[in-house]
Amino acid sequence: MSKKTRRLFKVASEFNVSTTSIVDSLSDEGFDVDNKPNSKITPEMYEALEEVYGVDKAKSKEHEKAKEEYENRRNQIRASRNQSISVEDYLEPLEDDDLPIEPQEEEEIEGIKPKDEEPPQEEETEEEPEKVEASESEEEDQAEEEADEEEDVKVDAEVEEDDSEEEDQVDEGSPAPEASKTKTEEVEESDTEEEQVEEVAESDEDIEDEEDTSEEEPEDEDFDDEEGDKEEETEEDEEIEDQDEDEDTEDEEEDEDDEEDDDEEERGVIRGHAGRLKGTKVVGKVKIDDSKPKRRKKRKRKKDRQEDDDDSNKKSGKRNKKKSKKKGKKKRRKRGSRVDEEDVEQKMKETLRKMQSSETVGSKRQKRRRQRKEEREEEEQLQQELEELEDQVIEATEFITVSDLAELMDVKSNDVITTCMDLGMMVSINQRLDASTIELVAEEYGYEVEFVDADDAIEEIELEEDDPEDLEPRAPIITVMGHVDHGKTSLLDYIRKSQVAEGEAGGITQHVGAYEVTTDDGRPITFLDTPGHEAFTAMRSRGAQATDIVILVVAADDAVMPQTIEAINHAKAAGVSIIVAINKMDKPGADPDKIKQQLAEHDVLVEEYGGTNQVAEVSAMTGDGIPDLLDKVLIEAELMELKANPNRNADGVVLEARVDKGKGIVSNILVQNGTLEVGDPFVAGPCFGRVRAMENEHGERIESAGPSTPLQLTGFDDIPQAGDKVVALDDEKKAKEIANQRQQIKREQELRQSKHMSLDDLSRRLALGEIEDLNLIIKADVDGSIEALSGALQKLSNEEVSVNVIHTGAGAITESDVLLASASEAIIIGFQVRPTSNARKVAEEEEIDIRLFSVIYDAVDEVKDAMEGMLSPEISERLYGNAEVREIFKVSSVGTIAGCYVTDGKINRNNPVRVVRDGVVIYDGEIDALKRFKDDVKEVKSGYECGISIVNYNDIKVGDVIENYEVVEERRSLEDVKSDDS
Ligand SMILES: Nc1nc2c(ncn2[C@@H]2O[C@H](COP(=O)(O)OP(=O)(O)OP(=O)(O)O)[C@@H](O)[C@H]2O)c(=O)[nH]1
Repeated sequence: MSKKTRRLFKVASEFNVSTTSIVDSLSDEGFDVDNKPNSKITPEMYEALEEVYGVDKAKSKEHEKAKEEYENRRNQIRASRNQSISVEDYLEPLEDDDLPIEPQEEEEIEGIKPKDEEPPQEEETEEEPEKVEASESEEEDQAEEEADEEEDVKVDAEVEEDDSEEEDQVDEGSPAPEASKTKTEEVEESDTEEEQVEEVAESDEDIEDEEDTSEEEPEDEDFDDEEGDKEEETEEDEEIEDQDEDEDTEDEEEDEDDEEDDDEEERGVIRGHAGRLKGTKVVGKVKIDDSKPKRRKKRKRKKDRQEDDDDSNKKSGKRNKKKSKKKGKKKRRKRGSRVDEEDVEQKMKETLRKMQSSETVGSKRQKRRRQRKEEREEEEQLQQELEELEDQVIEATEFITVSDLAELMDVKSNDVITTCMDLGMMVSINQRLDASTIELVAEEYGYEVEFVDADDAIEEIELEEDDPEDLEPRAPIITVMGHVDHGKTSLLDYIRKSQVAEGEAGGITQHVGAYEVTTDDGRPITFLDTPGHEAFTAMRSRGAQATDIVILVVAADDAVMPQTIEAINHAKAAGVSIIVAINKMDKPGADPDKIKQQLAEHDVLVEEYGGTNQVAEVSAMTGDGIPDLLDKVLIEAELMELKANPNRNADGVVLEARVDKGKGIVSNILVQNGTLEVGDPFVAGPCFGRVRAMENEHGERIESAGPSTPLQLTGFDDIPQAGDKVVALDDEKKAKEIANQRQQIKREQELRQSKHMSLDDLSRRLALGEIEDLNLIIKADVDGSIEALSGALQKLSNEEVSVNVIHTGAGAITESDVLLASASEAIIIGFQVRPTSNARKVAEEEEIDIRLFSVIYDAVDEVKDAMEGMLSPEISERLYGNAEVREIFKVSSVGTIAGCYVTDGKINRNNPVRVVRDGVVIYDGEIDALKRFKDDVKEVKSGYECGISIVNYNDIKVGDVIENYEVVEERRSLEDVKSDDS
């Protein structure tokens, strides 16, 4: 027995002292034990304790003996079953044996009215050790109990065991038996209506049954009863064993639960241990009042409830986490007939609610009304939340002014200015903000920003839908596309020559970007005369769609080629119909079927293949099949029901623009809808204009131009770009205003937009949703750095943007690195390397962002910040100047002096320097002396010679570059600003 490891609480009960005393005593004896009920007490510790608490143990033994006696007597009484069981009958004499609590428990278990007199204080204090003892006896005297012939002993054993189990959870040293009692009482109260712990109910029933039997049944039924009890006995036997097992297996769980128990100790919560108390005592408990306000709180709207929850969560912090963990464990415990506090609380609330509702008797209707009101409120709340959510998105164009943004968010401009200041930006009311800043500021006000194109925003206002009745058929607009040398130009030429009426003065005399032809039966077709996909895609990239039908030219003696496929894809992307012209049919090797088949592979299905694409076999050389082709174009146009309203303000698209010496800015435009008239004010992209003169392709002046008419227009204030939408307006002032707005945005964009990707521009582009990939080229001094850097950088990939390292290499950043960056929209990251002078030049021309770092973390941080839309880093390096080493002087007392020539910037004595050899940084240090001739100087400008010596570094060689840099404080990052504020 002494070899056994025991639990602290059991040992405490054995020695009849508190766990704290045990722990203290053990500590005095040199044992370190946590004051947790389930802490393990080793045999050595136990021995030490025996020394200290020998006397108490003896006393405890006495208790045990007395308890045994008590149990025997009680069992005897039960066994007799002749008389009704009155606890008082056998309770009285036992009081002398210091065993008051058991009878009290039993009394309450049986539901008998509570004792009037309070048990003497003395007895209260004895209660705990007594019950803990029970658990001890249960464990140690198990065999004895089992051997007991009196069947009812088992019943009692079970009761005792239950007690002891509850005791498991109680700290012996707990100073508040009353409090714990209260808790249990609450438990009981809440459980009156439902299950609570099944076993409790069972044992209650047992006892009640017994009572009933004894009351109702005559004495001669004894035998039957005994039999029944025997059955019970076996059942209960099993139960006892089960529970023992449970307890053992639960030991581990209990270990885990130690933490919870401690937690509860901290909070002063003591789990009920006073047995299954029941009845009237509880109802009047003050606790009920305590929980009333809680209920009311629960009635609050959902949101408030959540807030409350959140609040309480915040308040209880860690503890709550533990608590939630506990839930699961508690449930497991319930199997061992344990009271689950969560359930208890739940039940308690339910009971209270019922009590409350019964208090407001006859108020069912009221209740329903209240319920409905609640529902209504909840619905309204939901609706409101939804509306709020919708309101939270603002539509804005990039580069709107501070005041515009303020207006959009319905706040004062000054507030936006203050917010910007808080974010580390000084702005004025009319300052335009870029996408990332707009997002940042809007976020501060809880808004999400959806960026809309500046043109879109305006055009939406301008172009109203036409009434279908006003629409009239218009000429189809055709673009000819196809692979190189398949005959696009030849086809266009042939059509132009053959179809332009001979009689028309001089035929086509000037290039207007498109021309109108008329078929033999007099129907017009407009051809855009810039063949190839370039013009087409340029237009498309500007959002303009000038083409209705694409004539896809494929040479019959060739095959479907890459550009053919590209043309197909473009046409499809634009949603434009494709008519196939199989050209060069006059050639001997012409194989139209092969072409059709190949086209089918690319989803251009001609009618023979069950598709809808029309096909014409033609020869641009002989003209064969061309009328058929035009016919098919017209059929297609009819199918497309191409219509326009000539009786409205015109809109169209700029095909080309140039500056003409005599006429000024001239632009070829295609009217797509409405009629353009001389004198009309218009907007074309960011340009404003008034139609001064219009000419058709024959060089004739025209006063007006209807839908599908190509023309040359003069009257622009600036050169528009191909693809710009031309919109005529009634109001010149308005036209000017719109153009002005667009110009400002354009200027802003030009100013801020680097030609290629840059880190500074990254967040802006991200905000606009323009990019998904951040391509990086990494150059470093050694391979190790490359690996470390590319690994760290690639890890920065997130849902919005993926970081791709497209090229790495050791050594200086070269021109080819820059060209690669230019071609692939990449940023160059240099770690301890420098660009060659050529690379630097190309990078400047191409506006390639080269970032140089000396610390890997800096590189990672900077890219990360850029991705997260942070402002520039707080501190950064700035190149101050470079000096080339041209001569070396060894001076015995000084060391190596580098005779240098300052190639760019300045060399300042106080700035740090780096020695760069072949584009790789080989040393980072400080200037020891900077001299012009024999004099010490502070600074040497570009174009001058000087002598530089570096602190502790003599390995300078001719050809090295001494890089002078300064550390500057830049704008601070948002994070810094925030953390400073808080
Ligand atoms: N035999 C024959 N030769 C043709 C025919 N169509 C075009 N060619 C010839 O093919 C060559 C290319 O014709 P282009 O019209 O320049 O072809 P393209 O597709 O416009 O070529 P790019 O402008 O370079 O894209 C020229 O030498 C034409 O004479 C045709 O129907 N039959």
